Amino acid sequence: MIVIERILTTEEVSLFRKQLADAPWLDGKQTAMGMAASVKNNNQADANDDVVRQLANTLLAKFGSTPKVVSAALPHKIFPPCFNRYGISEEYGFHVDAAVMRIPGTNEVLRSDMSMTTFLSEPDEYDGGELIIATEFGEQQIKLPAGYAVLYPSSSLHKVTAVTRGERVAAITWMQSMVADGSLRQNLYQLDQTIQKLISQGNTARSELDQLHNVYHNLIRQFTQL
Ligand SMILES: O=C(O)CCC(=O)C(=O)O
Ligand SMILES: [Fe+2]
Repeated sequence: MIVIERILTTEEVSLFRKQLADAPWLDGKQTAMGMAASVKNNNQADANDDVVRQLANTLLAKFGSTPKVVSAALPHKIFPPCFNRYGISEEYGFHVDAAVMRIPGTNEVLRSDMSMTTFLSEPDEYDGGELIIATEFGEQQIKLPAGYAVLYPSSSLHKVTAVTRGERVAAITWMQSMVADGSLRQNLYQLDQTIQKLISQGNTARSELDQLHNVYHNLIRQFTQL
């Protein structure tokens, strides 16, 4: 589970919220598959609307230009983000995300390795609406500032608790990683983050850094599935 401190600035969040407020919204059940539909009780911005599509594309571009997202997910394919909204007493019960999804408007399929929620409401705008992820260390509760995101394994059971005040708006997407194995992906992430930290600390052991960098890229070469 990885928190991305900032994907969107406060100004960008306001713009997204303004445009989403005027967008057409549909019943979220329409986009849930199988068992997930029976526990899904929220609204989803109409993905066929031009403005919504444009917002999704803007956010998609942000993912690709956020180093922490790239490092943590090593994305090969990214599902165009969907925008969801939970009003009072709306929730999304425990579910797993579908393992394979068709990318809308294409014949391409995507295997969901990582799921990602980008928060578009500030925590003080609503009560409830926590994202709960079941992990081997127990349930993790997540509620982040607007513009922040969390990446979590698509294989984990998760839910969004009922909103009891205000409304919770978020963007959600799924990524197929170049590295299917989650623990390998996690090790690669740790290696990359450590290299980046050494560089940012002004470490001058240039040839050792080059070696580490080389190892990192060779591991990617060895384990990448495209
Ligand atoms: O709104 C969220 O944070 C998560 C939504 C979700 O789990 C889903 O759409 O599959
Ligand atoms: Fe989900």
